[in-house]
Amino acid sequence: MQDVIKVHCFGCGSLNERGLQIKSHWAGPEELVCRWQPQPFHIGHPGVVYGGMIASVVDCHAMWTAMAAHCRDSGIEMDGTALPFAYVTGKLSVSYLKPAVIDQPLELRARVVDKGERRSTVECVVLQRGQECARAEVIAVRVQPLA
Ligand SMILES: CCCCC/C=C\C/C=C\C/C=C\C/C=C\CCCC(=O)SCCNC(=O)CCNC(=O)[C@H](O)C(C)(C)COP(=O)(O)OP(=O)(O)OC[C@H]1O[C@@H](n2cnc3c(N)ncnc32)[C@H](O)[C@@H]1OP(=O)(O)O
Repeated sequence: MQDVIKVHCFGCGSLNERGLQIKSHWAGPEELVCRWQPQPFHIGHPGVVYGGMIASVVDCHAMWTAMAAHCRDSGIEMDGTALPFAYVTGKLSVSYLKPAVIDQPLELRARVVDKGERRSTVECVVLQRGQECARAEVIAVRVQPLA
């Protein structure tokens, strides 16, 4: 989706050449997946992914999950034309369950589990080699399109 809707965000913006450039895709009727390979310098401790990086990737993937689900629910095409809204992070809560190693990709699986008028609650699990290394609850709030 981030190749179609281009933003400047450090985590997901295809317009940010120094950013993480994460990509999110539908993987089933409710779930979006993101696969991301940490770089050797994304460490907290040698060999272990810095938790803040995991939080950053989760943050963006959760926003795109909220955005994609809202587009689906509202019949809005994500075809590259400007969206009539944006989602921003209201709250991000991450539980780190196991260390993630630096030389293996992370797989994030997220879905909207509750939706208010403007708020979407997104749950996201972070897997590495099929094992859950983190899980998160993220609150995304729909706002006016950002300039
Ligand atoms: C305005 C932010 C500017 C920064 C934007 C930066 C990047 C975004 C760029 C492009 C977007 C494109 C793609 C998206 C992908 C990634 C985006 C990256 C994510 C970010 O990096 S983004 C930066 C960090 N983020 C902020 O910079 C937010 C600062 N903050 C505020 O701008 C306000 O605080 C706001 C708008 C959050 C709420 O303000 P408000 O007045 O509109 O809200 P209001 O009270 O009306 O609540 C409405 C409903 O949200 C619930 N709600 C509100 N706040 C909550 C909270 N904190 N916790 C739990 N629930 C909350 C209520 O309970 C109610 O829920 P319900 O709908 O169920 O009634």
